[in-house]
Amino acid sequence: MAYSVEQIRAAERSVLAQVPDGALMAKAARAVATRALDLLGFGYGARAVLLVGAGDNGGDALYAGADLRRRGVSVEAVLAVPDRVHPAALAAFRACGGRVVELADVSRADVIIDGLVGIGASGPLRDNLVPVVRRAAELPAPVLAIDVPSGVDPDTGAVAGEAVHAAVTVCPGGLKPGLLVGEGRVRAGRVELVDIGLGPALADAQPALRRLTDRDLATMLPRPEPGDDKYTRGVVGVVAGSAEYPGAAQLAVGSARLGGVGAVRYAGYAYVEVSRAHPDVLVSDTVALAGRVQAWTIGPGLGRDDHARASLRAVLDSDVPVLIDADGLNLLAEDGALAQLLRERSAPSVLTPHDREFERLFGPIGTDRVAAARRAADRVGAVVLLKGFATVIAAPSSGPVFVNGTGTPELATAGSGDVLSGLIGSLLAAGLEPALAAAVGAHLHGRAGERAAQTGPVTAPDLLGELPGVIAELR
Ligand SMILES: NC(=O)C1=CN([C@@H]2O[C@H](COP(=O)(O)OP(=O)(O)OC[C@H]3O[C@@H](n4cnc5c(N)ncnc54)[C@H](O)[C@@H]3O)[C@@H](O)[C@H]2O)[C@@H](O)CC1
Ligand SMILES: [K+]
Repeated sequence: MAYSVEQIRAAERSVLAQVPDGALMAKAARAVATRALDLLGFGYGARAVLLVGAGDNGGDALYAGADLRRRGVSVEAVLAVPDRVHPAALAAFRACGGRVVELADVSRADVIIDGLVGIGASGPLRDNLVPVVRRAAELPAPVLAIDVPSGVDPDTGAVAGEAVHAAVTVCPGGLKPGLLVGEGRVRAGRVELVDIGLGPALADAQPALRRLTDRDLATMLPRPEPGDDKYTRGVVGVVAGSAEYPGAAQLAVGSARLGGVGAVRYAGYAYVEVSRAHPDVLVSDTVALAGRVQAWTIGPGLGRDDHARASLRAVLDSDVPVLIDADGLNLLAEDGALAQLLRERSAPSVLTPHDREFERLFGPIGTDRVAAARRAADRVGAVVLLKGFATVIAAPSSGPVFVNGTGTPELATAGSGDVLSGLIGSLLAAGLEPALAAAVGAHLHGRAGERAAQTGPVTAPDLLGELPGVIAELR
């Protein structure tokens, strides 16, 4: 769960009113110091350098520095805004033997603690802090960021100028969306949440972002009950592939077989190839002849000819959930009548665009991927899954927004998206609520990619090979 800066501030206000002055900061600083010692692996003889900004983020750094001093670490502080420093924290730091140095005098560090700006940040990192961030990047030491890597927008993850690249981000109170999405996810490194007692104050807030865990999936993944037959488990229909791209059909059908349904129906031109690759799949060449399904996946490798258009019209006309990917999305972008059909559907729809497909349909994404996905979802009344290093899934009408936490850059490979769309279609047919089906599918897909990457470069068929193991492990 991640909470907006506004929500965190509100929670802090209500807790601050009930605890002694400085108690929250002391907890945050202690956690930072402990984590810094873990990174150092030793205390005596090690050197930590603090980058100290003008606000409480800098205060956290100075108190953490004082803590580290007490544990034998030599600590130097660079005051980035010398005339504005948390006074009590600076006094505590100095009292423990901490030294204030000029940026130019920093020559060695075993760990760098970034306390330049936290949730008080607004806009791109200001010019006065840029040299400090650049110098830190030149030093070979790992950076521990407090709350957010300075330069990353805490709410959106956008980086508009210079920003810290952290190995670890220690986040007191609650995760901020900017650590989980966009460039912020890359800059934050490993994110560690520290409990400073805000939990009860956040309990009633609707999280700005949700991220599923392996544990969540254990209870969500469909599994057959003793009384089930292949139809009661759900049947998914897949419309994918073409004479040019039969492989996309094989991949989407391949993953659709693994998402918890009892049967897969295929409708399209690649039925010979699909039947040969997956003998259990019921094949036909048109949607009309396919038979009853509980959800459709349409689009991968489909092409944009009249047959593709007619297929999309037919599934949009159905009263079951529909997942639309790839050429299905391109058809929506170029054919206003199909787009109109999508908006008028009463059954749920899920769109799974990558950036270019998204922009063709909805215009520029901008720097706030969550807001972009949310706007798009509202516009078409569908769940929108925006692919990326951290895939975002937004439900329409102020429903939940998920961000995916699994995966590897190796997943940027041909056919990877076909596997994802078949899988989510299958989860929809098995009865998962649409946004959840998309989030669960993305999570599984990412885990399959991680496993495949352990043994070398990843191809889409590898993902099909890994999915059963991933699902077995999570169930
Ligand atoms: N409020 C609380 O209860 C707690 C706050 N804590 C810490 O306090 C931080 C928030 O402290 P503050 O509200 O003082 O804010 P920050 O310390 O995050 O930043 C405020 C300062 O940064 C400057 N600033 C803003 N945007 C900037 C930009 N783009 N470039 C350069 N400088 C910029 C502001 O002028 C101001 O001087 C949290 O991130 C966390 O680290 C923790 O100690 C836990 C408890
Ligand atoms: K910071």
